[in-house]
Amino acid sequence: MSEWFTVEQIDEDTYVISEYKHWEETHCYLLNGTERSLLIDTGMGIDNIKEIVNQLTDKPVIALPTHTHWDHIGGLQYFDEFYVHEDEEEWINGNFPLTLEYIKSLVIEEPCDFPSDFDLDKYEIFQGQPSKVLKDGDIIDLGNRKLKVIHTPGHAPGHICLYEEAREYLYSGDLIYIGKLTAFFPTSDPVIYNNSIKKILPLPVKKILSAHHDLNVPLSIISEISEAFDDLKIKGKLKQGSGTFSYPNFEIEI
Ligand SMILES: Nc1ccn([C@@H]2O[C@H](COP(=O)(O)O)[C@@H](O)[C@H]2O)c(=O)n1
Repeated sequence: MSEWFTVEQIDEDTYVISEYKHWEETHCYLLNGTERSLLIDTGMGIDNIKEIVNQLTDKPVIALPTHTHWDHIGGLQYFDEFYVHEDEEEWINGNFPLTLEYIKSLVIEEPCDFPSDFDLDKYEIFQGQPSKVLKDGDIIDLGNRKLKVIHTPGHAPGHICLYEEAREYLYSGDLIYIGKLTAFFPTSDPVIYNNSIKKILPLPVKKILSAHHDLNVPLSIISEISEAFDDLKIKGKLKQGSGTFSYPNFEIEI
């Protein structure tokens, strides 16, 4: 097995495939159903995630990035079938707003023990035509497992969370994780981010499966982030350029 990825089993048919060697510390989730499997996020494309996925499922795999930033779409190149939210169809299909050179500089921003065959000169930003374009409320049916698409923009315009009601699992992407939450990109919006948190707040959640950093995400973080955004709103800070604000489990950069 590749030394680039780390695999951990969450339950009998759910796995997390992580890239801990890189500063982004991404997590991708493989959900195995009776009919098909779903890979939520696909990592940076530095090594071949499909080789790992093939060891964990024999079902057809749908790849689904929570949003189309480079560190979530790198592995799409290895899958025939992938979905994106309608608000980022353009980004995945030829119009991503960052240059390849800038993204390459992010790939090597911090020292990293890359795989021996990794060649930055050959690194590309994935571009392609999704097999399906998703909208809020869509259901992805894996046979015995169903995932609801929740459109949660703010970090990125087409950001989605996936909610598995039967298990009360929230696949939270970059909306919720331990670390620095980012709403400062020109394509981010802190007010909309706050609205997305409010959309998640009423859901019964037993497990938060986030896209970055520490996997042990406390359930209380959802209400903590909500309260932090409300406080920033009261203080008139929900506008870009306001700065970085620190809380016990996370920061918010606006
Ligand atoms: N307008 C943007 C959008 C994204 N980036 C870079 O992409 C990465 C985003 O990573 P997430 O895991 O937070 O989705 C990150 O490396 C950003 O620097 C950007 O620079 N500008």
